Amino acid sequence: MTSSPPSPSASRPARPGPASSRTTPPPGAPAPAPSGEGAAVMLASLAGFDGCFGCGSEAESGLRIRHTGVEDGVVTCEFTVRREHQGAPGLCHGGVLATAMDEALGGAAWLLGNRYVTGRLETDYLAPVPVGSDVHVRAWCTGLDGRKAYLEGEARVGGPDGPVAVRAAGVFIEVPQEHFVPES
Ligand SMILES: CCCCCCCCCCCCCCCC(=O)SCCNC(=O)CCNC(=O)[C@H](O)C(C)(C)COP(=O)(O)OP(=O)(O)OC[C@H]1O[C@@H](n2cnc3c(N)ncnc32)[C@H](O)[C@@H]1OP(=O)(O)O
Repeated sequence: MTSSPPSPSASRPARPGPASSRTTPPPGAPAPAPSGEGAAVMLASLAGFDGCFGCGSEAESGLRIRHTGVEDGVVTCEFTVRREHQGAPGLCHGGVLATAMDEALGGAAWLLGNRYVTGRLETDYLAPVPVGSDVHVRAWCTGLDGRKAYLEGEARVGGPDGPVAVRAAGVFIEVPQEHFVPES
């Protein structure tokens, strides 16, 4: 794990994010980059668990989000909006999109190499997302302060360079393995 933030690049926009004062890290907080190393450690710890509502292959009613990689400190994932994800007719439900942002920000936190749960999640909805759309989500860490990891992300429609439909910012809290309940 590095202790300096990943440098801005085409895949990590250098724009003001969606964060409020409650999802902005304190000044000087380091922003380590989620890494392939962190991914390996965390994927090993999750081996055999496929029940996640966001990304689990065994979660029948879940979003089936596909994690697609980690590059330049940014984690990426995608999913396809199905009919059962509708809110208003023909359009993806905002809660479904919030779930996708939670999954992406959570993934970016876990790939720092520790276990995290969502403490706070803020979402800005910028454009409607039609049923049938492929939604591409990216997330990155903006700061680490003790057990708190600050994350931001965005969802684009139709491709990684499509229009931004959702922006999110959140605070995730590090927890021990004992926080979780064995599957029943
Ligand atoms: C190739 C790619 C592979 C990818 C590979 C993917 C890997 C895999 C991905 C998994 C992705 C999962 C993504 C879904 C993630 C969920 O959906 S998690 C489920 C939803 N969240 C929850 O259930 C959390 C419920 N809340 C709790 O359990 C407890 O309140 C918490 C959050 C553990 C905190 O309780 P606590 O441990 O007693 O801690 P506490 O002392 O109260 O607070 C610790 C610090 O956090 C702060 N804090 C606590 N709550 C909050 C809050 N709500 N807001 C802000 N700060 C807070 C406190 O102020 C305190 O700060 P400091 O005083 O240290 O400065």
